[in-house]
Amino acid sequence: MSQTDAATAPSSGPAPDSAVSVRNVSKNYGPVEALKNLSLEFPRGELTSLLGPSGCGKTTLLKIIAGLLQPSAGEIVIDGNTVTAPGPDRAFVFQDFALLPWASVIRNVAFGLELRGVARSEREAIAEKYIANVGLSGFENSYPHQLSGGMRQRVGLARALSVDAQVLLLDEPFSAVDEQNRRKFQEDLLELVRNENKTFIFVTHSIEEAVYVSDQIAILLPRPSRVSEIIRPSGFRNKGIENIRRDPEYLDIVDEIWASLRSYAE
Ligand SMILES: Nc1ncnc2c1ncn2[C@@H]1O[C@H](COP(=O)(O)OP(=O)(O)OP(=O)(O)O)[C@@H](O)[C@H]1O
Repeated sequence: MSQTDAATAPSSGPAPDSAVSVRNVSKNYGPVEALKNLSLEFPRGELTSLLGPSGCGKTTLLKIIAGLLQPSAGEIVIDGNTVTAPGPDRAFVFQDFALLPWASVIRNVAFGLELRGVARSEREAIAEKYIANVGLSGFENSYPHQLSGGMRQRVGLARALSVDAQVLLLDEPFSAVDEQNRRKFQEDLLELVRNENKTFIFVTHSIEEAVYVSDQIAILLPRPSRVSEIIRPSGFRNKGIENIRRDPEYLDIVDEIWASLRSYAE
């Protein structure tokens, strides 16, 4: 399997191209040890997926990076600063999109900017741009209940993009949409990673999805979780998105990850 030691946390200081460093992080919920001494580097401008058995602590790690949860031990370092709380450098796309049901699409997308005190005309111009980028032009004045699950998901993504955070945290953002939309989003996500130069941290249950969208995949062990391996799919990245799913390297990596994870399947 194509592993690289460079992607695991060094004992002193982050790798030069690392946007987020997870250093020796443990998290206990009372007697439950969710994460144990977990270290991981997230390269800047790349998409890293967290993949592992159900309940291994993927969402816990994402929330600790977001500053929504405190680690029991260890630290998260972003650009030299230890994370202590949520901050404007990170935006979270929740599993259920967390949209405001009473607000229009444009207000939902602009909401993060509204909270930051950005003037209405400016925030609506920014929101318009990202609404267009995620393919929702024409739906600015619709309300969440008027949209399909896939469209609501795009609103959540546009909101996260519009605050211009350097780190985007996505917790299974495609889990609530049908297979066709899911594939379209995966293609769109690859485009966004290429065009936005942000660091994406992506939780998924799908091996195929992780291999399709990721520059780096961190396989987590069952609870108490640590990183068992780092995989960097690379050979098929520039062969065109329509060719990835039948590329031999893609298929081999999917098989190899399944071989690693199958013993944990329920
Ligand atoms: N607030 C909490 N209190 C107690 N235990 C919790 C809490 N949140 C999570 N846990 C436990 O911590 C472990 C890790 O949970 P987490 O949701 O981070 O895993 P996950 O890998 O994201 O799970 P899944 O793949 O099923 O979404 C699980 O055993 C879970 O039951």
